[in-house]
Amino acid sequence: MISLAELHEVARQRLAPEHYDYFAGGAADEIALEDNEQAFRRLALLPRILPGSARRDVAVNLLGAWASMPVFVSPTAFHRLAHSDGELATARAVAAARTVLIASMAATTTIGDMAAAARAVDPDAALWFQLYLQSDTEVTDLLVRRATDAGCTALVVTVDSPVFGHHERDRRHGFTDLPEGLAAENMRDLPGGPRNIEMSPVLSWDDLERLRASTSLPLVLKGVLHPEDARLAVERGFDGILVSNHGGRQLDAVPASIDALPRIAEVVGGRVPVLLDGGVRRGTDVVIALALGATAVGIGRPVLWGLAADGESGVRQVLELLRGEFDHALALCGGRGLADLTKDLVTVRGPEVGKW
Ligand SMILES: Cc1cc2nc3c(=O)[nH]c(=O)nc-3n(C[C@H](O)[C@H](O)[C@H](O)COP(=O)(O)O)c2cc1C
Ligand SMILES: CC(C)CC(=O)C(=O)O
Repeated sequence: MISLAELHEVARQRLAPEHYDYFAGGAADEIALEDNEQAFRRLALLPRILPGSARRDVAVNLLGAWASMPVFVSPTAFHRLAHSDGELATARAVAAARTVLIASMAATTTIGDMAAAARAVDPDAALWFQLYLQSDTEVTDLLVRRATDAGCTALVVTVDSPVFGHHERDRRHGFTDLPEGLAAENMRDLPGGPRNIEMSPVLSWDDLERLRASTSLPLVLKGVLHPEDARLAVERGFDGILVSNHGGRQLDAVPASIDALPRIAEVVGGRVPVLLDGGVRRGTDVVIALALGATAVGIGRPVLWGLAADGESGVRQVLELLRGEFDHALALCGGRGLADLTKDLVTVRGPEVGKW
């Protein structure tokens, strides 16, 4: 495979149409979904020349975890729909690539089993846990305890989902339930029996404060698009922001993640890491996002495509393709390290380029 797009095509052929569409789809007219990728194509890079060094250092510290490159894996649900090895394959591949895996609360494998699979590859594998706050605080607390016991070193609280997004592809297929034998394994053995994942508009900053007080793990807020929310998050002492529109799966009228990034990076002003996901498909996308102020970027669907195409090996290919492309793009930009990626390198494509 020579590009992520090729792995996507193989995955499309392998997957049952209803499962492919669950993974690929977005909300409503899928405007945000498409814009996530298109927005990168509207931007251009103005490379610097004569770097004077053949060494390029691309490792980055993410809340105490060393990642070998500024690309991590964003949380996506139900990996066993993509491949029978599911999240175990993903965990091994991400550990082998020495980067951070954000495990989805809606995984079809428990967080404990994912952690064991990752640690068997690399005892220092970095695993974070994504959480939808549940209105029953006992449930949330138990999930946090399981993630902590599994050795997760940060919690990523998804805050862009007060209600479920409307996915018309799923409705068309009548795809509402996981096939027999697959389940959201983290939701078993909870008070009141197995639970569905709840999304709740009742949640407020107070609930986040409560979580803050109940754990010593760093907390990242995922799904921030409004600069004012980023400011509030930093002022209230949260440890990181993940700029995301949920891969275009929640509110369809939102901007592309990369277009929302600059204002948020400005408000945050380097006080906490600003992460981004949505539409990252090429090494040049990673360069653009870092230049516009991201500390690192996440990939969602490409991991699912790698998994569906070739299990653990497919996920490794995705990560190694992006690593290679990023390093190459950094070299072509005259960069020696991540600090060289500054916002003067980015401009808009087209006649406006001269006006910046
Ligand atoms: C099939 C699928 C399932 C997802 N499940 C979750 C989830 O369980 N929790 C969450 O916070 N985000 C979830 N997301 C959103 C991703 O974390 C991420 O924001 C998005 O996929 C990034 O965009 P990309 O797919 O263009 O890389 C999911 C996305 C997809 C495509
Ligand atoms: C189980 C779902 C809530 C996972 C999700 O966030 C998504 O499909 O976008």
